[in-house]
Amino acid sequence: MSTTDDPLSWAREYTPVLQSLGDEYDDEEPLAGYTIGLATHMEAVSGCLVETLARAGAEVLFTASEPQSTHGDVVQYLDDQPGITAFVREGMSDAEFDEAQHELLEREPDFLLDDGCELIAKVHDEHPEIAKQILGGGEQTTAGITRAEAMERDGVLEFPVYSVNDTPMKHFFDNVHGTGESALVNVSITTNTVITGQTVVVAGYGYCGRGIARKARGLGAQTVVTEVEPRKALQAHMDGHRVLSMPEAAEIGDIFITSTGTRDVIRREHFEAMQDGAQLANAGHFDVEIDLDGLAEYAESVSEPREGITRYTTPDGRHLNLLADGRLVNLTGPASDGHPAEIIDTTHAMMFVAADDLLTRDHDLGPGLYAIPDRLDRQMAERKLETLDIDTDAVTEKQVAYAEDWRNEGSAF
Ligand SMILES: NC(=O)c1ccc[n+]([C@@H]2O[C@H](COP(=O)([O-])OP(=O)(O)OC[C@H]3O[C@@H](n4cnc5c(N)ncnc54)[C@H](O)[C@@H]3O)[C@@H](O)[C@H]2O)c1
Repeated sequence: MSTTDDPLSWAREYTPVLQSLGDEYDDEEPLAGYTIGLATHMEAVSGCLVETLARAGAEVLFTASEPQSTHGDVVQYLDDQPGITAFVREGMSDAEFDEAQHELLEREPDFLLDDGCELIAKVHDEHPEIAKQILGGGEQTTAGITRAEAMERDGVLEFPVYSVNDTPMKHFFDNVHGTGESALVNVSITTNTVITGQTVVVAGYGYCGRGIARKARGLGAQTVVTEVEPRKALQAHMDGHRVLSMPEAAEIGDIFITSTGTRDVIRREHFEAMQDGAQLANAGHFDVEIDLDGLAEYAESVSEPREGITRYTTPDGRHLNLLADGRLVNLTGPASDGHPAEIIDTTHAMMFVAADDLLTRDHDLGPGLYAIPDRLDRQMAERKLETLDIDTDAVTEKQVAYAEDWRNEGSAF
């Protein structure tokens, strides 16, 4: 058996939408002359986005959006390609991660593609003169949109930002199916224990939580959902999950997975109620959803029984097992590769579309957070269906007339 020197080769096969964009754009190179700064989880599929942007003519500067999710072989490979520069390496400390993002920004990119609003927030906060020169940005995750919305409310945004996360082509697939599958797979691999038969508590029933809960049930788990939003709680109930408050869920859960986008969802009073052996994992963007300081203060001792698991022994001798340091379990666990490639293919295709549309079409958009035009999202869906060889029906003329006939003149009744 031989492995390849090209760490993107497998991912390319499973990213047909990105490959089709590269094939279409590499003659004309419409992004030539633009420098794009990108922060994301640096693994092979993200590498395909970097490569596609470069094929379209852009100079690409890339860094990480999470210090622990970087794959060194991918970084090295990309950094060796013309027009691509890495500002990241595997195993960086939090301080080095921060420094690398500043170094990238100091190269004065024209456009920022972001994950968690890392670069966009930093350039406004600490490099305001550079922010004024930037032409636009795109943000791919829920947590980053929350931050960008706060910046817009404060009136500090200096350029237009496309909300990639809010496109159906992103959150219908990436958040639901990508996070759903990869979070559970990584909990299982990290612990080498079963999901089936366990009580899985999912905190947050948004796009990610809904995917996680649904797939956990598919694997045979008893699913419990906690929420703060009454309609989401009702939706979880109607979808067949048991809805409990976290104090109630804490007493019965075997596996806890947070995906709320907020902080301290699981905290001291919950740790106090948990069963011996409980597993705690986070799938939300930042490592704040489980109160890690509270857990460390509460615990009597800490050990590492297995790679990727920190065991906190409580004063009454229970073991609470924290996975992947409370960071994104699907991206920073010991065997983690993030979302399946076919899923990130469409997320990254929408990132590419954000850069291409804002940089090359005449928009005249002022600073602010904007939706990507629906027709571009639809085009990407059509492109994806083509790669899957799936046909859809066409709307007939009669159906168009029927939809427009508000007087019902042509109807049968
Ligand atoms: N792991 C990944 O690869 C991945 C992928 C996509 C998004 N994310 C991240 O996952 C998080 C959730 O994303 P989403 O798209 O599902 O967001 P969402 O806004 O659709 O859902 C979040 C849900 O959490 C609920 N919530 C908020 N506070 C809560 C609390 N204290 N207790 C229980 N529920 C609470 C909200 O009511 C909402 O329904 C974000 O941080 C996002 O950036 C991670």
